[in-house]
Amino acid sequence: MAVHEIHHPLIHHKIGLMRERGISSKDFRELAGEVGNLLTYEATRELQTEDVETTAWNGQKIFIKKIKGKKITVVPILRAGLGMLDGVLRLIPNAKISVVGLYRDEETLQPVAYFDKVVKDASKRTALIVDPMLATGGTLIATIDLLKQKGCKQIMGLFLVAAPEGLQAVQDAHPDVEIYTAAIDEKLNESGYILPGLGDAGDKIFGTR
Ligand SMILES: O=P(O)(O)OC[C@H]1O[C@H](OP(=O)(O)OP(=O)(O)O)[C@H](O)[C@@H]1O
Ligand SMILES: O=c1cc[nH]c(=O)[nH]1
Ligand SMILES: [Mg+2]
Repeated sequence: MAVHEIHHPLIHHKIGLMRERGISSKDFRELAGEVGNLLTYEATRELQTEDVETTAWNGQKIFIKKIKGKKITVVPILRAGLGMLDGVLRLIPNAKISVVGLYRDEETLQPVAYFDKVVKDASKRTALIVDPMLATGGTLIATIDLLKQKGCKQIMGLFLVAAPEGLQAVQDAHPDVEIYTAAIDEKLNESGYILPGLGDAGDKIFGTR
C-alpha cells in the first residue's frame, strides 16, 4: 500500500482551520468539501490519457487529451464521507456513486455495517473511497473487504486525517490499496479518537454534537 500525505499550503491552511475549537458546522462542512476536492486533484494525477482527434474552433484538426481506461465509482462512507462528496464530484462529475454505511461502535471500536448500494459494474471501475477520518482502520478495512467481494480490483481512499495505527492496520490487511490523506497525525487516544485530529467529524458535519 502506498500512503500519500499531501503537502500543499492550501491543504495545510484548511485542515488547520478545521482543527480549531468551536468551528461551526457550516465552516467545517465547506472545508471538508474543499479539502476533498484538493485530495481528488492529487489522487487522479496518475490517471492515463489518450490522444483523440477533434476539430478545433478554426476548423483545424487537432489532438486533445482525454482520460482513458477504467471509470471511477466514488464510495462515500456514511455519514461523514458525505461531507467530502460534493468536492470530489466537482472534479469527476460523471463518476457513479456507491454508498456504504458503517458506524464505529463506541465501546468496542468495531465497525458495524448497516447499508450498501454498490454499482453493478464495480469490477470495471476504480473505487475512490471518501471518509474524513481513518482512525483504527476498522471501518476502512471492512469497506475494502466489501468492495472486493463486489468485484473491485483497484481501490483508493481519500481521508482528511489518518492515524499511524490505522494506516498500519490497513496496510497489513490490504497492501494493494492507495491512500491519500491531508494529514498523518500523532496517535489515537484511549477512546479511539485521533490526536490532535478533528474531533467527531460526522457530528461536526451534521451538527449532531
Ligand atoms: O478507523 P475507525 O476507527 O474505524 O474510525 C473511523 C470511522 O469513524 C467515523 O465514523 P463514525 O463511526 O463516527 O460514523 P458517522 O460518520 O456516522 O459519524 C469516521 O467517519 C470513520 O468512518
Ligand atoms: O478522531 C476520530 C476518530 C473516529 N471518528 C471521528 O470522527 N474522529
Ligand atoms: Mg461520527
